[in-house]
Amino acid sequence: MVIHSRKQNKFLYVSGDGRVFTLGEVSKHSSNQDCWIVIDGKVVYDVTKFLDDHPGGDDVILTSTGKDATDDFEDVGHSTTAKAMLDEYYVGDIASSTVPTKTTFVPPPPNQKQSSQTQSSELVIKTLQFLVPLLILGLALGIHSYTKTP
Ligand code: HEM
Repeated sequence: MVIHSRKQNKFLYVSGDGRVFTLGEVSKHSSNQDCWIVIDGKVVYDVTKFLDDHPGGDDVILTSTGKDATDDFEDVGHSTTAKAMLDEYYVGDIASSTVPTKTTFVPPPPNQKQSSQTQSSELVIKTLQFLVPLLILGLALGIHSYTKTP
């Protein structure tokens, strides 16, 4: 087996016998007896033996199985020592086409067409805003002229 190292983003990992797995295959290894994780969307690590020694506990690793765990691994702010430890557990690469691409939330466009009910209630409000001051003015003038002494 020819072993060479290559830098891939922030991770230095050893390229082994070039085994390539699908995410479906990796997902079958999601228990504390057999635990594989995918980091960097490409590399598969068998961390079963490390579960009991993990300073963050085995649960956190187990919940990161069956998917690209890069964000989970990175978000913790693992030390370079922790990153270097990954090499020990390398088993192969993942067919990137089997890993879902990250989707970012895009808010829906504002509703251009308002319902006719909303439109008609807006029209009523606008009309009232115009009519009410006129009515008050008319009423005031009426009272004034009625109470005016000749
Ligand atoms: C994606 C899965 C993983 C998650 C969610 C995770 C989470 C965590 C958490 C929460 C801690 C902090 C524990 C504490 O301070 O109490 C920790 C520490 C640590 N983890 Fe992980 N971990 C993961 C995978 C790994 C892997 C695969 C390795 C190495 C093979 C590793 C190595 C370490 C080490 C060495 C520490 C001690 C602090 C450090 O040196 O960064 N972890 N991890």
